[in-house]
Amino acid sequence: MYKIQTLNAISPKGLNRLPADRYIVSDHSTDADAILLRSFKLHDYPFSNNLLAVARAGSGTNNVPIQTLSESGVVVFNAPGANANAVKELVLAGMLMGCRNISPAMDFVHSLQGTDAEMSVAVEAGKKQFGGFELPGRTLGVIGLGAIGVKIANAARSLGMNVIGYDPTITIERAWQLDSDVEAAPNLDALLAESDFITFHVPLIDSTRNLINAASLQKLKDGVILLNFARNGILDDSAVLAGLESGKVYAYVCDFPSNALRTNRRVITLPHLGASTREAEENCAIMVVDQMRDYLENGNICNSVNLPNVKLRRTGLTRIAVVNQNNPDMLGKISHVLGQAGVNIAHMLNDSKGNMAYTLMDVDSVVSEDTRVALSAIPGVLKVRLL
Ligand SMILES: NC(=O)c1ccc[n+]([C@@H]2O[C@H](COP(=O)([O-])OP(=O)(O)OC[C@H]3O[C@@H](n4cnc5c(N)ncnc54)[C@H](O)[C@@H]3O)[C@@H](O)[C@H]2O)c1
Ligand SMILES: O=C(O)[C@H](O)COP(=O)(O)O
Repeated sequence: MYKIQTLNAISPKGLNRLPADRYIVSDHSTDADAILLRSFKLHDYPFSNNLLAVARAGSGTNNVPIQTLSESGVVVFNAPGANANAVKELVLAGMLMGCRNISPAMDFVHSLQGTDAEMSVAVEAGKKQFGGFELPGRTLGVIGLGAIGVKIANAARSLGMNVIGYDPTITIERAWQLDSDVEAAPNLDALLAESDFITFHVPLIDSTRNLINAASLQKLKDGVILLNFARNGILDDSAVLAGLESGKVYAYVCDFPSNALRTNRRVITLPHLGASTREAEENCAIMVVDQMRDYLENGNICNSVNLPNVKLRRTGLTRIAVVNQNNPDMLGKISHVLGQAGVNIAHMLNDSKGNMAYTLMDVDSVVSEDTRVALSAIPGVLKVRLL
């Protein structure tokens, strides 16, 4: 039986894909083979030695200690694109809420008192405070053209906006999906200087921390609307608040509240709702559960953030799965141990990602526990499984 620990609520649409005769799913297992989670902060978590996989039912993995897990040969999965439409829809709503002043206008209506007739007079007198502007002809800057950024860029084009994007590491797949009228910004500063709205869709990593700070704020157009549905920390909140104060920033729409943000009337802040739709929760759960299960049962890897994609059709009597450091002669050492044990490799795939590598072999014979232990003892080998 495989033991799966859930650290957040995972959609039953995903969990139901784990057959009860092979999987025990619990939220308090101490020796889990795999962990399923959403935004649970895993950095100080006491991992068991049994742990083989961590599956993040979502996109961002900044809550997962990838380096530490890699050092123990644990594969980390995520669900690329599975919640992208949900985020796209909320960003579009955020743009409209920002440019039509919907949040302060609703507050104004909530504050009204008196009869309907009196209210009608107050509405007509008060509405001029909330006059806004329209989207067509305005320029949207999209920083990060991944699963979410591309969907937003294309949707904004269909709403009549000019769109410029910035992503120095855009993949070929995403570039193909992008509306051909989306302009590529030559650099970040050019995007900052030309955009009426700027939306951020990058992971939180060292190079994306404080992309908007006191200095870069000065490069923005006056009256810009900023949208952060990526992560807290990508914009420096104190710089944004100063920009709101000076009028440089017209509105800030953000999925990551703080005390300073939630009390500012020009900030619309939501409780990290980007991926919280039934559809996104189901898509993410199904994607990561299927990936995790194929890894546990067959050793195949798809959509891992720390190991390469490796998928081998099963043949042979035994499958050997080896997670190892990406060092010279690892394959030579692995084949040597198998040769000494009289094991013939029928099919093999090997690939690497950064300093991690993975080798999947189908062999013609039963492999002994002694041979598995001998493989595990090779310096640089992190995990060996017989499947
Ligand atoms: N609010 C939410 O609920 C919610 C939901 C999903 C994702 N997110 C966040 O949004 C982020 C993006 O999600 P995604 O699914 O589009 O991820 P993704 O991996 O598909 O896309 C990220 C893109 O950012 C680009 N990038 C990286 N560094 C960059 C930089 N310095 N400048 C410009 N581009 C850069 C990458 O090349 C990639 O194309 C996630 O990492 C997560 O933090 C939030
Ligand atoms: O990175 C993500 O996928 C989002 O931030 C969603 O997080 P959640 O699964 O906790 O809603």
